[in-house]
Amino acid sequence: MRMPGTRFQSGDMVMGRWPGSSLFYEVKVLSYDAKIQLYTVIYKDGTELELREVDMKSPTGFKPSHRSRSRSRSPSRRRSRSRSPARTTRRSSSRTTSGTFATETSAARKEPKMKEVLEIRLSPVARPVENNGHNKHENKKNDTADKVNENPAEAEQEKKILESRYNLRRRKDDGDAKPAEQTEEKEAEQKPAAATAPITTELEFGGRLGVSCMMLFLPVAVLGLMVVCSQEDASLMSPPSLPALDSLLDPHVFGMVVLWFLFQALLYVLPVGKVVEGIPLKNGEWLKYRMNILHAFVLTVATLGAAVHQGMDLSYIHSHFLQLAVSSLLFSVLLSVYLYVRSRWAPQDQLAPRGNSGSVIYDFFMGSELNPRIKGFDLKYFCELRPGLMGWLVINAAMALAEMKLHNLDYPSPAMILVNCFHLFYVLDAYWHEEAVLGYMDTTHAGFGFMLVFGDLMWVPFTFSLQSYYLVHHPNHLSLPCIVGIVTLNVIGFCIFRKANSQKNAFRRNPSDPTLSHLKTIPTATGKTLLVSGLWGLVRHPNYLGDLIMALAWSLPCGFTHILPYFYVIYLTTLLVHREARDEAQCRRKYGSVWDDYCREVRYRIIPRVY
Ligand SMILES: NC(=O)C1=CN([C@@H]2O[C@H](COP(=O)(O)OP(=O)(O)OC[C@H]3O[C@@H](n4cnc5c(N)ncnc54)[C@H](OP(=O)(O)O)[C@@H]3O)[C@@H](O)[C@H]2O)C=CC1
Ligand SMILES: CC(C)=CCC[C@@H](C)[C@H]1CC=C2C3=C(CC[C@@]21C)[C@@]1(C)CC[C@H](O)C(C)(C)[C@@H]1CC3
Repeated sequence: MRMPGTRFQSGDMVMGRWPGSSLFYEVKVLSYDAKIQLYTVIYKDGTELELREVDMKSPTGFKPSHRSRSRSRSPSRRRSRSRSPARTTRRSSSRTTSGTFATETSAARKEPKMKEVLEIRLSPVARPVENNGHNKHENKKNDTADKVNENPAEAEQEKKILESRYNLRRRKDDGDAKPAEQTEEKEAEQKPAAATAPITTELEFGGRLGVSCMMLFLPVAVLGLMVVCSQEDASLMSPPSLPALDSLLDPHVFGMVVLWFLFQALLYVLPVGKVVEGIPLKNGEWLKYRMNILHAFVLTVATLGAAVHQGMDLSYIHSHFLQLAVSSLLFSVLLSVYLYVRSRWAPQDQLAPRGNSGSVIYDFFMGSELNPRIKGFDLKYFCELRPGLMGWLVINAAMALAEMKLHNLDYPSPAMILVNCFHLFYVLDAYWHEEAVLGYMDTTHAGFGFMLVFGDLMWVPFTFSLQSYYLVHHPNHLSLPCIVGIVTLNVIGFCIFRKANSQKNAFRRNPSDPTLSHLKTIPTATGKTLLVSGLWGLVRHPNYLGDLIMALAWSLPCGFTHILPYFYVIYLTTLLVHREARDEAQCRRKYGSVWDDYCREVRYRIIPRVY
């Protein structure tokens, strides 16, 4: 449509100043209001604003570079960026779409000394940065986000969705070199005061006393469960016969634990697999992660297979199970001490919001540093999926061998095969969706301290394998209908778990994903949208429901004689109920009253019609 008497016409692509800064972005003109003499424009990320003519320039004179983004800019310089359309939705008339008022920055009042050329950089949750042929999906996402919506009403809706997913990044025209006109004065003006991490005031897990008790109780509990599990009467009520304390710490076994960790670390740094970026950190940084866990898995299986072929006896793991657990505990403590000490020197903006209380014991437990790295080696990400989860599978395999040896079997029992297969399938699924872990709560929010280190390196391998350990000493006959029933239960649980996680991950990556267009959503003031139909309309955490159903299916092959094999179900229920409450509080803070509307719409938390 022509707009008489105006310099720019509806549909024109021009450069528009981002309010409060000297930054110009490519915008599309939507309309002009002659009364208030403002243009309505839309930025590429979907943000709609009103601009004065003086804040708009014709694109000639702006020369965008098409070189790919370099990541080596220092964080402080990255932080010095002005607010971007992706971060907030503001109008030049100081009106925000949510009706609040935006304050003008000092930069807004100064005349720009230079024109900065920017590109809108679309940054979904985890983005491959190496093009190795796996990026089709990625390209599709960018297409969607790049488009400027023709329909303002739709654009308004889409803007809300997109602004949470995509980030506006300044493109450097000359690598790391400062733009010629950029003066020291300007740099100083843009640099915010040094970021200080908020102090953690709300202490979880009963505060200092609670975490102290947990640190003492949890390792003892793991060892206690293992001891009971190996006894003929695996009842929690009967007093366990305790092993001699000095037999528990064996330097040879400790060496094996260290070797296992180093072997996995070596596989992690192998330059195979694509590199992706995680979700943006508070300081604007994007950490890179190498995705090569399936390669590591195959190489581990091949190495162990070769070692067994050469005469290595895997049932050593069964006969030294307690010593292995104690060595893993010692290793976890040493690693946690290292992590705590290094966190004292970590930059403030890299501290975890939940692990910065100032209390040594509390911060040691929760973890102070969010993403501790040694050069590019991400300790938290490495530990979450590799030594512990892979160790769990190796322990299971060792238990199957031990069972065959102990009971003179040619094959493991059906119950042992089921447990091994279920666990293997669960871990392989996690590995297949390796990238998704970058978006999970622990990766994005939790510091890396004793809780996660111990959880990853001792709790996971030694409690998750209790079912196979139990079966070595307590064979359980399974009839064919029982096997079919248990497998069916596991498949149902897995389908719910996988579908729910995949749906949420796909939706968070690209809210306009056509495969999810049939799902109902509720928009929130933050720009994010919540799914309210399909599995996510059934309960608020369908992924937890699926996980719990699977947990039950893993315990059933062990029969009903003792409660011990059900320990995993009990642990997971406790953990997920606590996690659900924590997530609920976080979402209520984040989404405000919309979260209450959402809870009215989706009434049950984890179990439909029950809880
Ligand atoms: N085996 C084990 O020991 C354990 C397994 N797990 C499993 O790990 C997986 C990840 O769990 P976890 O990280 O706790 O949590 P979720 O993957 O469930 O993530 C919760 C987040 O999802 C987003 N969300 C919530 N509701 C909706 C909705 N309706 N629509 C869209 N997004 C929504 C919110 O984040 P936002 O809105 O900010 O995107 C919320 O904070 C689960 O499958 C769990 O079962 C977890 C712990 C232990
Ligand atoms: C008692 C105690 C110290 C608990 C620590 C909690 C950790 C054991 C768990 C916290 C979140 C976890 C996840 C997995 C394993 C257990 C821990 C580390 C997970 C890697 C298992 C495989 C799944 O597919 C998963 C990737 C979804 C999952 C992520 C969360």
